Amino acid sequence: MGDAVADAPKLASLPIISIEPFLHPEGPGRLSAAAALHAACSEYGFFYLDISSYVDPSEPEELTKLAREFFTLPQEEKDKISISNEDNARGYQRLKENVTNGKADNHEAIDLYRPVEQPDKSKPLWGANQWPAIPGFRDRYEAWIEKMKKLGMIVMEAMATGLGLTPEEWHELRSKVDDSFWVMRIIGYPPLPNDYDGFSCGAHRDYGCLTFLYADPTPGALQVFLAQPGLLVEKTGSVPSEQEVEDGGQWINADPIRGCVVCNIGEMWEVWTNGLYKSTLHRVVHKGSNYRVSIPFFFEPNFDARIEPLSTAIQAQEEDRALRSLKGIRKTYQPVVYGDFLLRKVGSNFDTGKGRYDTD
Ligand SMILES: O=C(O)CCC(=O)C(=O)O
Ligand SMILES: [Fe+2]
Repeated sequence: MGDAVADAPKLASLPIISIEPFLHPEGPGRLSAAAALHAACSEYGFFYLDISSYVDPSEPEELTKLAREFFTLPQEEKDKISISNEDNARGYQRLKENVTNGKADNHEAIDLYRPVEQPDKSKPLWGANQWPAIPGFRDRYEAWIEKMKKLGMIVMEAMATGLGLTPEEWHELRSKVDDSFWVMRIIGYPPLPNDYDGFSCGAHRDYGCLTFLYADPTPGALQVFLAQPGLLVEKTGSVPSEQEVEDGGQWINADPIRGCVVCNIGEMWEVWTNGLYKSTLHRVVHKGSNYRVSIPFFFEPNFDARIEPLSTAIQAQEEDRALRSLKGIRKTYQPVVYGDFLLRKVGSNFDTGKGRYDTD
């Protein structure tokens, strides 16, 4: 298997996987779709998920209309739900308030997190969500959140099948995500000025479990970094290592496809699979002339879930040393408690105004 993967040329575009076979118990085509999912997760860490049989494509289009309504309000109106009213994480952040790799991102956003029972805005991430006062906004977005949470569970189960987990292992994995500490961002991107020293959103890896990104049809904005297969990939930095670039890694566009969300793997899946599934670098460079809107939903583990490599993944790697070296896996990943990991990631936000994706 190792050689076949090494020899396979990288596609210049991401694979497309339909959610359809996973919507009905024992639906036909389930096993082959799960195998395709497994290949996409281990080869790219990114794929298009066709959800047209799950949700009407007009539904997220409505969401971007509402988002545009909000982003075109005067600055003082938007500031009424500023993150500074709350825990510095939940609410609206102005253009350039988010910083990645030390550079201000050319976007503004509303960030929402799973509500907590006793909000306390003095505790990081523990405040209350803030919603725009636009009629229908909250209802429509809450309906989307419910659908994305269910979708998260469906994709998790499909991935468990693709990985060949036992029913007991799936049961255990399920208990780590059944009360997801989800995050949703509603992001507005004005065009990037030509001389701007930064990005619309700088290069980063998503840190949780699964991201479902709905974006308006703007082409050429989201870019995904594909390293050459077989390369020992450095996982620490948020920009491609010199080695990755020298060895022929490339940024490819992940342009939106109607009826699909772009789905990618977060770092927690990398831990579960001990590096077999990759949390792939991506960035946004929006140079077009329009105002772009995207709505990533981050399906994350439960706040207190302990995440550690799954024994099926470790066993497969022990049996297949070639696979291990092909994937550049040189270590056994350490267990992490998701909430601790998340607080470390966003912690710098509170002290220094750094963004979600700063790694230092
Ligand atoms: O807007 C996009 O296309 C991607 C945004 C993103 O990568 C993120 O918020 O993590
Ligand atoms: Fe991202």
